[in-house]
Amino acid sequence: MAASSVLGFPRIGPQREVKKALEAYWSDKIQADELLKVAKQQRLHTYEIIKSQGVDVIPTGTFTLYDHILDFSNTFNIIPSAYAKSGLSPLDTFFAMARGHQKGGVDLPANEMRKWFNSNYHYLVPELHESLEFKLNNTKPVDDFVEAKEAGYNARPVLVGPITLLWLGKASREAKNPNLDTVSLLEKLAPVYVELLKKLAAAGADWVQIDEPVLCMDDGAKYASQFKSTYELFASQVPEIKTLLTTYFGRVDDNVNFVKDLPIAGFHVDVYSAPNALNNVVSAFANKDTVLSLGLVSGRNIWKNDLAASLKIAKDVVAQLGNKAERVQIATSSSLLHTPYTIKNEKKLSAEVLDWFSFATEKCGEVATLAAALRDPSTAADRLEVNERSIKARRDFEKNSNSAVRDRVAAIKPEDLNRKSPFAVRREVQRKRLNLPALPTTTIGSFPQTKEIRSQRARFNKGEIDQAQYEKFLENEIADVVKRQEALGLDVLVHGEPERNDMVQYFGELLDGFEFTQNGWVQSFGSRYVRPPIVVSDVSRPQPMTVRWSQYAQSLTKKVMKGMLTGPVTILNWSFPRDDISRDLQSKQIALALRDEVCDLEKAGIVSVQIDEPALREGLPLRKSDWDSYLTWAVDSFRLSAAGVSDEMNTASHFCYSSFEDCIAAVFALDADMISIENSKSDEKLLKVFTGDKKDEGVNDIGPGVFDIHSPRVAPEQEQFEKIKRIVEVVGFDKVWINPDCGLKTRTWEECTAQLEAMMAATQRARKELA
Ligand code: MET
Ligand SMILES: [Zn+2]
Repeated sequence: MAASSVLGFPRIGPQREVKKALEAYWSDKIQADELLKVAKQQRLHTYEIIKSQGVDVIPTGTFTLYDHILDFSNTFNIIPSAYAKSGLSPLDTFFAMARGHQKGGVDLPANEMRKWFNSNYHYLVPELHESLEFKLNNTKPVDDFVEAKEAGYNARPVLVGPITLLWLGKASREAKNPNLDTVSLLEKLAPVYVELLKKLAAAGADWVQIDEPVLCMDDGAKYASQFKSTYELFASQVPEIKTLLTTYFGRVDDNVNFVKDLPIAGFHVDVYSAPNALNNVVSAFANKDTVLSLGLVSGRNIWKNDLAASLKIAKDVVAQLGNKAERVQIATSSSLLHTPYTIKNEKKLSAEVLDWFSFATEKCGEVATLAAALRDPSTAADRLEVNERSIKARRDFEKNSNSAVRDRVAAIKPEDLNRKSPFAVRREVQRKRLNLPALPTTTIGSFPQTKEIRSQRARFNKGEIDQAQYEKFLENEIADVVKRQEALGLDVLVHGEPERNDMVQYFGELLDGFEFTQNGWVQSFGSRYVRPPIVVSDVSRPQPMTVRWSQYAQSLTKKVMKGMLTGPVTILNWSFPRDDISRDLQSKQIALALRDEVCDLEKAGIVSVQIDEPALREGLPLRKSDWDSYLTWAVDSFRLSAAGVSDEMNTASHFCYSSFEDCIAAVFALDADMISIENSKSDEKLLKVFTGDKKDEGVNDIGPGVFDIHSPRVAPEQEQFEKIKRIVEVVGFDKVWINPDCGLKTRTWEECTAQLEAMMAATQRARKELA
């Protein structure tokens, strides 16, 4: 009997209950017990939803108050000693690692965040060192399982696998070897997993889902022997529990050759991401009795599953396994954490459009339907028929393409991707025109999105104030932001982005070809959720989008006002893309729309523009062999958007959250006049790129971030000065700009003013001492 399962579910609540509770707790409006009560309600609600959709296997332990990787770090005692010794409660220690803590005499920065594989989710990087004592610091995975059991759900607990957990980590400051191979700590960690598995077994778990997505990376191959020893240890020490080993976001390829011999009871593959890789896995397991869990329903996109097509794949697999349907499970491709909660909360989309989509709740229904159809086709016939009609309606809609847009993309010439002169020439003209001091200071675009801004936007959206009133309000905000920046003494100013709810959604709303949800929130990190727009048809720009605001802001100051756009790759990567045409084509369509905007900004007298591409790196496929084709279209798209202007226009781009060491060549290849990159928490990893043989290679001007914007903590002048000093040593005085890691929208004015004052003071000193 084929069972259905879900690998994980959104943990934000259908109406963002968890965000509200977290933020209330952090601002001392509610106590810990109230926060934990909300968390419990949401966990139980999730199980109820999954079950009511007819899913057989329910996951526990995927709920988190911030990040599931941090949960496991916390459970296994991967806690840097400064946090462990802080005297804070366990809950506040957890939050201190997540977001820093600067209260009651405790001053701790947040741990580093990185992108979760090729998604827009951020995890907190485990901080590891040689003498770390792994032990069970808590039993959260067991507690969650028991809680579900007591509520009547016999669940399958989910653990992040030990190899992936260590692989995601980095050598902490406490490490003797800064290049510590973190997976080398496995021998010490694996026994603690055994202890945890024993507790889960004792609590009644018969299966456990262990996520090892590292198996979809090229690196996975390095760990064949570690996989063998670890999973043999689990099987021998805790034989009463069956392991479903899960992979997602890519293909296991040759790693299947050792995975197939592991003592596991089940193996999950992401069929949605890598449909062509499935056969290889099925053949490898054909003569075993391992259960194959087929990730047919996307955990990453929102399009309705083509159930007939999925069913065909599942049936083929069953046939290849000698008709043993019990050896197949139908599952989501990954956790559903990357999709919104339910389409039921969407009241504004037309019935036609809504019928194209499935969100997390509906996806549960899809896996259940597929499993039912596999067991007994007659029980699912109606549901399959309804699905077939929806799929057909969408395909019919897709046929209406915008031929003008398609023709323009087809007519792109190689020279459209190039600025008129090389950087050295541009730099001369720009430095004269922009008239900047050494170590020019700037910010990344956004300033605090205050309560007032959010409330005025909400009032405008509800029709309580009209367009003119709202625009007047925004103008006042911009004027205020300009004044504050002048007071701080910044060199290149920004307008502060008060008109933007979100850097992608804002542009999506102004472009043709996108649809929007009211409640389609997806967790980005912690309590920060985004509502990705959905690309549904060809993209074009009906009229200028930002010119009005940039022009107004420039009119208020003699300093340079930087225009602010989100780049094509980021708009696409932070949207739900269409699944009927390539991402390359979608990205070029967006790039052309942005190119027109950049040209319009220049015509309006703007002399500097920043085109943000923070999502460039996260779009990288998991396998290096696929990188080239992605980077080619991604870099070309950016260049297409930026290259329509004269040499005099200073173009900047911005990157954050990610390690860029391995694809810095692509960042340079964008040929932006200046790039700002998050740097303050990455332990000089970025700077290492510029030492040695790469020192003078490729980079135009660069602004490595000097303070962390995710934390309310004020990095003191001395600390920022040290950062600048290191940057200057490595990159050279002339190339460096000074800026924060990213935009300041999540900070309060008080916080970011203090942070920027320290940055300016550090810069003044650096100009004198480092020239
Ligand atoms: C995630 S990158 C953000 C860049 C944007 N311009 C901002 O300052 O908010
Ligand atoms: Zn950023």
